[in-house]
Amino acid sequence: MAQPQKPKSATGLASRQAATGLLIAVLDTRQALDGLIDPSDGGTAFNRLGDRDRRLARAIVSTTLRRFGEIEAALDRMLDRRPRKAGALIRILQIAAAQILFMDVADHAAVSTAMDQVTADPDGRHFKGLANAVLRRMAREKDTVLVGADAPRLDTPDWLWTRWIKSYGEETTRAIAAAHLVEPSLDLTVKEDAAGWAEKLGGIVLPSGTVRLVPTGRVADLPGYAEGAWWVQDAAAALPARLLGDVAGKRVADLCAAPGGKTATLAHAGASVTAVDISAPRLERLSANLKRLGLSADVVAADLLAWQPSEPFDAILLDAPCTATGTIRRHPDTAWLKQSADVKSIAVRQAGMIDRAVSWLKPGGTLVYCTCSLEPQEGEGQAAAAIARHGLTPSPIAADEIGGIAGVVTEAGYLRTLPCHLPDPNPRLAGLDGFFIGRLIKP
Ligand SMILES: C[S@@+](CC[C@H](N)C(=O)[O-])C[C@H]1O[C@@H](n2cnc3c(N)ncnc32)[C@H](O)[C@@H]1O
Repeated sequence: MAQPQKPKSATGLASRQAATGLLIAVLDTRQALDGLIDPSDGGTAFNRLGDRDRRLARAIVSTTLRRFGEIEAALDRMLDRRPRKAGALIRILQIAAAQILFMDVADHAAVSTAMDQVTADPDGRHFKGLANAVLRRMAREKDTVLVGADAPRLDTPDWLWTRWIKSYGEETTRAIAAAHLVEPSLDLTVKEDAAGWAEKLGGIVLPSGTVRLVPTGRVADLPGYAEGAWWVQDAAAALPARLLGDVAGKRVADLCAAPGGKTATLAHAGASVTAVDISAPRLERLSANLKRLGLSADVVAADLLAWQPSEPFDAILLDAPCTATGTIRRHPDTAWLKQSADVKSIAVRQAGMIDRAVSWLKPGGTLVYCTCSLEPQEGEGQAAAAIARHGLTPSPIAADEIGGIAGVVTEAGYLRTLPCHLPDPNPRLAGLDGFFIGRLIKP
């Protein structure tokens, strides 16, 4: 007797549709992935998915962006030329190729959901035969199509590659780009008992005290989340706040504070914190985070370039907006969203923010300036220019202030962390976000 046909997995299709929509929004309308998947926007196809499908859609789109250059190279091998007026065809093929080449997803699920999408696309459907041939060949040749390909180079946009070669040399550029190919760890800043939490969560304790684990499932389901024992923060992002030293009882400003990882560190250390950020939705997340952690701060929604505090501060942490090229491991869309010209324009804003921050410090007060950018113009360059403009004195950072993490203190006494730092035999437990951190004293 003929077996009844299995119904098509509608949920499987929905997650691929959402992933394709997200890819289009990132690459064609230049929107950041984080904003697109923010749960506060309940109306999106992504947010209408169930938990499991949301995780799958997110994994697919992240993998597509992380491996975009290789996916394009593989598609180029299978398409003589790219059809025009084909709707979302190419984006659908990219989403399917990511699953076939790089994910633990059954090839037939990737191919059939892609074909369903192509069929439903009013322009793409004219290319059904082509799509089917390309995807079947991709599945057949998946073990050979990228043999010998230079993955770190292919998956890095030209402008970043060129700038990194100039700033860091070829060997380090390759190491940075190779680190971007690996999904990053989940890093937690714990209030206390790092070893105990590492054991409970199946993680390790880094030299700087951060607990690191390979992420599985929902963060909010992990032990310790509900009771506010820890917060999520890359190990490098956990460093700037502690470089202000003993802040207990001091009046400290956390400028550009949301979603509040550094505010939490300062408040937990006993500072009286004023947390300023321009983004009301991001400040809502900051307030929710502080509430869960049982910590408090004076939260101010304001543009730093217009705001004025009522009295000066003992210490200021300025985590300035930047190109965020140090966080490509966590946000692979950044590599394709930002461009060279962004560095220059954002550097002008950063300098304006530094000027205001310096004017709000008491004499002898400490400014820690940081950015999660790999661009020296947003880091070392800003520190040098601020010293020249304001007569600040650098306060060199010592390796033992950061648990002795190797290779991150520069000759000038700044911190320059890179995605290829902090190696580990398990690549899923290796790496740091790329940060510049400088500590400067007001005369
Ligand atoms: C790198 S993020 C801050 C991350 C945060 N310090 C943390 O540790 O969670 C940069 C922040 O700068 C804020 N921002 C950008 N322009 C600003 C401005 N003109 N005034 C105040 N905040 C601004 C953004 O809303 C964003 O939250």
